[in-house]
Amino acid sequence: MSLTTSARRTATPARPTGSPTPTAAHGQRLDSPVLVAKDLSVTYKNGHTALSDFTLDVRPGEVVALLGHSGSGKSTLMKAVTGLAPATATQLSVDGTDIPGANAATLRAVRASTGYVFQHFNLVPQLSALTNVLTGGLHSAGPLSRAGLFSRAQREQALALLARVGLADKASARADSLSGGQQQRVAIARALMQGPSLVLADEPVASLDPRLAGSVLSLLRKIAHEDGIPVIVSLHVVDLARRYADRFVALDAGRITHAGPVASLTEDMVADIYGSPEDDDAAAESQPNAGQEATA
Ligand SMILES: Nc1ncnc2c1ncn2[C@@H]1O[C@H](COP(=O)(O)OP(=O)(O)OP(=O)(O)O)[C@@H](O)[C@H]1O
Repeated sequence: MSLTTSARRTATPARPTGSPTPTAAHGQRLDSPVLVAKDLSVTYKNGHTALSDFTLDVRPGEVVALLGHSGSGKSTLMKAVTGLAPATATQLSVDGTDIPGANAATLRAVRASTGYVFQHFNLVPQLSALTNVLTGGLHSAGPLSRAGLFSRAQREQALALLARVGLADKASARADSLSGGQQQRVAIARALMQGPSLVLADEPVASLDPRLAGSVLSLLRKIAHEDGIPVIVSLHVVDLARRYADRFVALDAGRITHAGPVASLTEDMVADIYGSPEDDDAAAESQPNAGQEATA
């Protein structure tokens, strides 16, 4: 199975729970999962188990929000998916490619077909928005492109992506001259330039004010729903998960504690996931260093 095209080939907008599964003329399910994680565990070299028995399928068109305290294992999941954390699993596959035991070339291909969006954007500050987007296509580029001479087709694609994220007029602006929200949009365009089968967004709005956070998450949701590229996004703000995700998975100490459609996320669950304000007060009183990450 192609690593770069299958998600768009099978693109279907997120369906309401319970609606029938579409099938292609030849009988293949159109919404077979892009990510399959079954009994996934990650134990780091120091012996710390950051993820335990994690099971999740993510299908084309879905936005899945990861919730949980700092240190609950959200980033570890994203690393495991691309072979960057030591994983064991009954099954862990991306777009049909098994991750555990994959050789270096296979992992490179999986990473090249996975779009990343980070909290701090990770753009090259002195390069233009356009060049930053073009770097997203470097893995599939020929030798000329790697030397910095991008083809006309690549430039047109990158410009079209900048237009899609609302930044057509900023193509030649230096990345470090853009606002945080604009930089995150460039980062999303760069991820799309990869032709991803999956987008992993690790706290993509943690550095943005609420209005910009909404516009970035709305863009990610559009990409999932319109292009069928599934998005896994870690968030610390439950209301944003409710507004922009289809499903949520809550982690505590590497284990799933709650999961389901965002409409099923109750206040009791939120209190269970993050604790109530009273819990915070009690913790602050009993632990002078409360708020620092537990070393487990
Ligand atoms: N390379 C590593 N070696 C050992 N332990 C690690 C490593 N990376 C992460 N951990 C530990 O694994 C646990 C989960 O970390 P992870 O970064 O996945 O949490 P997180 O939910 O993404 O947190 P945050 O919301 O702060 O980003 C933490 O206790 C962390 O200290």
